[in-house]
Amino acid sequence: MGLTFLSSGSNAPIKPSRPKPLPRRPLIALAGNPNTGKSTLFNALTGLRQHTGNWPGKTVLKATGTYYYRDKKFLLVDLPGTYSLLAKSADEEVARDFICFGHPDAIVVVTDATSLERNLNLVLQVMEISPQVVVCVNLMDEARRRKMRVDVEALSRELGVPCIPTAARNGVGLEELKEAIYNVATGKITPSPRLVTYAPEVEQAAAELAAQIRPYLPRRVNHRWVALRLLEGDYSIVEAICGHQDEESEKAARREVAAWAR
Ligand SMILES: Nc1nc2c(ncn2[C@@H]2O[C@H](COP(=O)(O)OP(=O)(O)OP(=O)(O)O)[C@@H](O)[C@H]2O)c(=O)[nH]1
Ligand SMILES: [Mg+2]
Repeated sequence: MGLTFLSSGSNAPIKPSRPKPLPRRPLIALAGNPNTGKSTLFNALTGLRQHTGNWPGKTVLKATGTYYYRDKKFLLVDLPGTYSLLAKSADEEVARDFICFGHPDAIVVVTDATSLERNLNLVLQVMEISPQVVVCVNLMDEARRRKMRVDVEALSRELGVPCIPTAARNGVGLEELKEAIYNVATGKITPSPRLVTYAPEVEQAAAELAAQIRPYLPRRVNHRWVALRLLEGDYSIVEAICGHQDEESEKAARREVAAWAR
């Protein structure tokens, strides 16, 4: 299926907006392809104070930790490294469920600057679920070493979400990344992700299905994204929704992360 980009918002993709009150402990998810430096970034942000634990009902381990920025304590969840969120493996399912039902205040997608094209697949998938995205373009030192130039500002404009260059192993770019996370989590800036558009008949079917399933979905779950998964024949999403029918699962996730991070 041929894919084209469609701007979902105005000409100015990332808009300044009135800050909303931050939750007591903002919840931040770290997603990304395997080997992009997520754990390195996680350790750099949290100062190695990481914990691992079983997510409720899951067997896959996730790292959780905290960091302070502007006198605020942020909860950080390191999701399993995945190439997609299509729930074809346990890791993908864990990452998908957290992004879809955990309602993090910001999702940082950690990418490898030396193979952006492959990494952007996951970025586009995450942006289909939530606009609260910051792209961390990591391994910039390696890209530079290979004489590759990444125009991060252009990438930001094209994607409609903040993109921050980092070299996590050397601690480069972390302050800028924390500021971008803060801005997205507080609503100080509102990302306006460019969404993939599908063939007109798929778009129409997705719109019709989304309208039909809307009354049965939890309030904050993205209807279009669920409709697209159903059209694709991914019925694992139905099971996932049944397990997350109320906001209790989000509260439980926050409670659990907070307990680990104490
Ligand atoms: N040159 C360079 N290497 C980095 C950087 N960040 C991480 N690495 C290295 O990249 C490798 C993978 O880093 P990890 O932090 O384990 O990557 P990950 O995303 O957690 O990998 P998975 O857990 O497999 O998903 C390690 O050898 C890191 O030292 C960076 O900014 N620059
Ligand atoms: Mg790791």
